[in-house]
Amino acid sequence: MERLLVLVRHGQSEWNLKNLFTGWKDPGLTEQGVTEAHKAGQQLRDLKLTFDIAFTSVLSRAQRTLDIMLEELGQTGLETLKDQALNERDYGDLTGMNKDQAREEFGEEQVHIWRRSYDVPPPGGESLKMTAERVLPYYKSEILPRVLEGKRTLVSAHGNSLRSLIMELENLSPEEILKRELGTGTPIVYRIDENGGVLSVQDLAD
Ligand SMILES: O=C(O)[C@@H](CO)OP(=O)(O)O
Repeated sequence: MERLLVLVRHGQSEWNLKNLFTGWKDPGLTEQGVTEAHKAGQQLRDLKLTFDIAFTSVLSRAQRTLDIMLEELGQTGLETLKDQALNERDYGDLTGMNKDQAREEFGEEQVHIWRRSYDVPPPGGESLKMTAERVLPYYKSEILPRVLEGKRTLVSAHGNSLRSLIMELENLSPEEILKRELGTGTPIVYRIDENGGVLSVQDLAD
């Protein structure tokens, strides 16, 4: 039985372009983001992949990316579960702040710690560890059971919600996941074994 799980980070958003901390804010995709979403869908189509179910967050950049990919796949209207458990990590007080300005105000090192440490949350926000503590229970209760029963599954979500999931899937240490940057609109294709372990991973970044 095929057990397929594809993860995609949303295409470039208006706030990615403006270099702002985004978190739970809900900017739309840029034109480039729309193009990236079409390309992601085309890449999946070229691999002849189709899906039985999709998951996304409650944020429009991930939902729109999913809709565009489904259009490319000829699968609009696919059963889709939307849940805030898959939202981007909450950036707390940094939300809406320019990342370069934050570096000037708080220093390069502090901003790097807030962005890429495993368990230091930004003020009022979530660390990657806290993000994992909501993403992984949702993955285990809603997503993985479907994958294990053979439903080909597409997940459209966010840089940090997906990093917390990839850390678990690929068994990465906090140090390893911190170095892992996910490109916007880049599908990662996993084949999963009967116990939920990863048989193979294919990153479609070019
Ligand atoms: O701003 C954000 O919400 C995220 C993802 O774009 O940024 P970072 O790469 O700093 O975690």
